[in-house]
Amino acid sequence: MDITFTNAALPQSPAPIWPADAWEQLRLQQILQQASERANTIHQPVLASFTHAVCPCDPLQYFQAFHTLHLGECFYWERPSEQRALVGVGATATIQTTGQSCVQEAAEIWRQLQAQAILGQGSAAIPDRTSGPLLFGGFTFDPLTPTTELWQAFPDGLLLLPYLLFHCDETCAALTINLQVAPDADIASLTAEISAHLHTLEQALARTLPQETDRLPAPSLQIEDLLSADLWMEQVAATVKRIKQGAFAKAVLARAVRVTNPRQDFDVIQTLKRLRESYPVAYVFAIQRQEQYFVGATPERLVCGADGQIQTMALAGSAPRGKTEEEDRQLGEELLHSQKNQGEHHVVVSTIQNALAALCSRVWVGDAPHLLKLKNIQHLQTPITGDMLPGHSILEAIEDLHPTPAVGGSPRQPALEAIRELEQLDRGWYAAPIGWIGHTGNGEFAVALRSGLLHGHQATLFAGCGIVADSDPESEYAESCLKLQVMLRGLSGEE
Ligand SMILES: C=C(O[C@H]1C=CC=C(C(=O)O)[C@@H]1O)C(=O)O
Repeated sequence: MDITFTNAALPQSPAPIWPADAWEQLRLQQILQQASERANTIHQPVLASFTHAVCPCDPLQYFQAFHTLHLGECFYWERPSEQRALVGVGATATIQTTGQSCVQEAAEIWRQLQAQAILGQGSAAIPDRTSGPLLFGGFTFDPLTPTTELWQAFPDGLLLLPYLLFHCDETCAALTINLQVAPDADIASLTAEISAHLHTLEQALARTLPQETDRLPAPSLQIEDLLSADLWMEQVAATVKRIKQGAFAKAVLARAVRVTNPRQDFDVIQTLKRLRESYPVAYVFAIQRQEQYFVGATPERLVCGADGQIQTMALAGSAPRGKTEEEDRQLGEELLHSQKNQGEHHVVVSTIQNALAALCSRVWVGDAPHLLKLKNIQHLQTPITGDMLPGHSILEAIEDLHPTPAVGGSPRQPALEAIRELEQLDRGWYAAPIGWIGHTGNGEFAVALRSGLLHGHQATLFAGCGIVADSDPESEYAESCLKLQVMLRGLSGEE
């Protein structure tokens, strides 16, 4: 199948990557020069960031090309339905934090990093929301759960300022170059180095054309439960019992499967391609750490902040898709009227509403949940927006919102304690915030659901279900299997 991303009217040819315009090249040198002068004054490196327009192009081509540059690890983020994407390589700065205040600490380091930065841009149109220095990364689900071998490479908090960032929206595309310029830096050799990297990138992009489509028959994957189905269902029953005893109202229990491809290593690019074709309304992402990739296609937005407005959602309550239109409509109606699912959903709405009250002057909540229909599953969804109070950023919103009861529980603390005790799982970055924040404070984070950690020919995939007083262990197990299908199909290509 062909790639669906990009406006068909836009050219698909490789872009001139080094600023084509001589004025823009001069402007870049000027930015580096200014950064060097400031570095001399304050006796420490200064961040220089320059954004210039490039030809729109499939972001996956950039992801593929970035891998060949040997400039460091890569990441990928795309919202196919909005034709927005971010693809980065290398780390000009790495913000790594640990423990319960990992989000707060990251926000403070980001503030310091930007304080002295010199920013510039070319004259042609660039995607305005994502221009300038921008961090991409994520956080762990629960800093109080000990990290196992599996998630060693993923710290509690990790935000990366890439060396090169390709970003695009529905109208244009750009490349941002981020550099730390040292005192007395040699600007001529810095410029020559950037030019050489961009020249190599241009050649690599040309080689990625045309996009190859994987036509191999789907491999039959070996799938093994980390905790047996029976044991997991026993944990669900134990959670229901505690809920009935009044310990908490809801807790989300997750499970994991280990998947092996007996034939070859998993192909991250093909996986992303399949995920974005099957889940165009999802956030499709991948972040590399050494040989591992955390990959997913999540339908859940945690928070989007743009110009003082904050947007989030409650997403909880699930049903399968029907095999016929009629069956699908009926399953949707049942979901909309199911007391169990409405209860599970309502807890999420009210918790988010309360969390936003401290950050926003006004909060709006959709009147009633509507159906979000995905390829093989449908959910109850309620949009929530607010006017953020001055001086707040989306990183603070993340701190307050995560984990919502769509992935944690309610009340939060007793539910998290039960999860730690019963689940017997290191969730790592699964069900945790992943996304980006720009230098103006705008940004977007999703909840990393429908995801897995890929390492060579092995992958560990995760899925969870909201447990309430009337949850049935077998139905919850079946629901978790539907959720796992997203990554299983993404990995195998099987329909
Ligand atoms: C925890 C997951 O889904 C959440 C989001 C939507 C619906 C959910 C549910 O109905 O249980 C979960 O709260 C997951 O996909 O692993």
